[in-house]
Amino acid sequence: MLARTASVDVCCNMAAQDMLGLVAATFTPMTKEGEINLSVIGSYVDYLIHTQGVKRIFVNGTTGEGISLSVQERKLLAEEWIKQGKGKMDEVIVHVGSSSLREAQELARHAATIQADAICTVSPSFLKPSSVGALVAYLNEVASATPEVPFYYYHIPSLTGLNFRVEDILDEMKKCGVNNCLLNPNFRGVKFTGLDLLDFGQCVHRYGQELSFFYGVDEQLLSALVLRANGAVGSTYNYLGKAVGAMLSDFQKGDLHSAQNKQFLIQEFISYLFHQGLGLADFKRIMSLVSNIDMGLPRLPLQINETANLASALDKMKALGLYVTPHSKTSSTP
Ligand SMILES: CC(=O)N[C@@H]([C@@H](O)[C@H](O)[C@H](O)CO)[C@@H](O)CC(=O)C(=O)O
Repeated sequence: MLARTASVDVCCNMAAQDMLGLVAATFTPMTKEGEINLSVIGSYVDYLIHTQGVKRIFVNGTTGEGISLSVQERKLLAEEWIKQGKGKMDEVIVHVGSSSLREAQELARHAATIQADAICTVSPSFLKPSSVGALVAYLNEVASATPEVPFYYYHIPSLTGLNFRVEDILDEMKKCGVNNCLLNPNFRGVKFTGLDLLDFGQCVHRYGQELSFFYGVDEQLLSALVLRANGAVGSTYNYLGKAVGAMLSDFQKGDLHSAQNKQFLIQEFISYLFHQGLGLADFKRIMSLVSNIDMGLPRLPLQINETANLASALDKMKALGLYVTPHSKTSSTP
């Protein structure tokens, strides 16, 4: 069991906010030579805001290939996103997860220095924590590096291979905290990219008053909204932000039938991508096509599906009424 943070005598875990909306997990633009391309981030920010209506971003996450980037690259990217988003974006969350605790702490401190709105971390997934207690000890070390910055745990079992139930993780944090608070006063919630809606629902049921829960499986967001998700973080909000925003708005107005119909169309599109053999690496190319901003190729070990027909994906998006023409404020690059 962890040492308690004894100096905290009142509970500091803030009340969760009702609805925080959509957060685009940004792609990392790269040059033809495979280096990070900071020069298009300004246009990217404008595209998200003016074309997709998305004003929250999650940078250097899974979609952004954060784990495949060097610490220096991640810092440069985070700085540029914050610089370009200043006065425009409502929130910039920086993913700081790494296999190295020291690197995660360094990235967390850097995020604090550049005034990121929040940080988030996955668990290391090569040398994995062997118990919920070990994971909580790790999260505590990262969160404590920047006690003033809101902190989220990033649950993504399909990639980390870590199948601890999030409810158990939160229970452990409660057990290790003082005054019935969760261990870290800056702990704000979970980015839940998992299919287990029983776990998700129980997390909201038991901790929804004090924490926020973002759902991360875009194709079934509506089910998580029904279970009172506070928002969503995902790759598809880069190019489906407007469509998903409309679904969210129907849901908030209580028009479940219309929200369901929108979710069905979004599912049809994502399902079409999967059937074409398209995955994360190719989503980056879809973003280039849809936004007219050159995202470049993913970095190895990710590889694109050379045989996939991207033009047909764009046609499908248009046929389903999900495509939005880039706003004129989005300056395109060759
Ligand atoms: C496994 C994965 O990449 N999941 C995506 C989803 O947005 C996913 O691309 C989408 O649901 C389509 O399957 C996000 O949860 C990832 C994410 O938010 C991130 O980039 O950190």
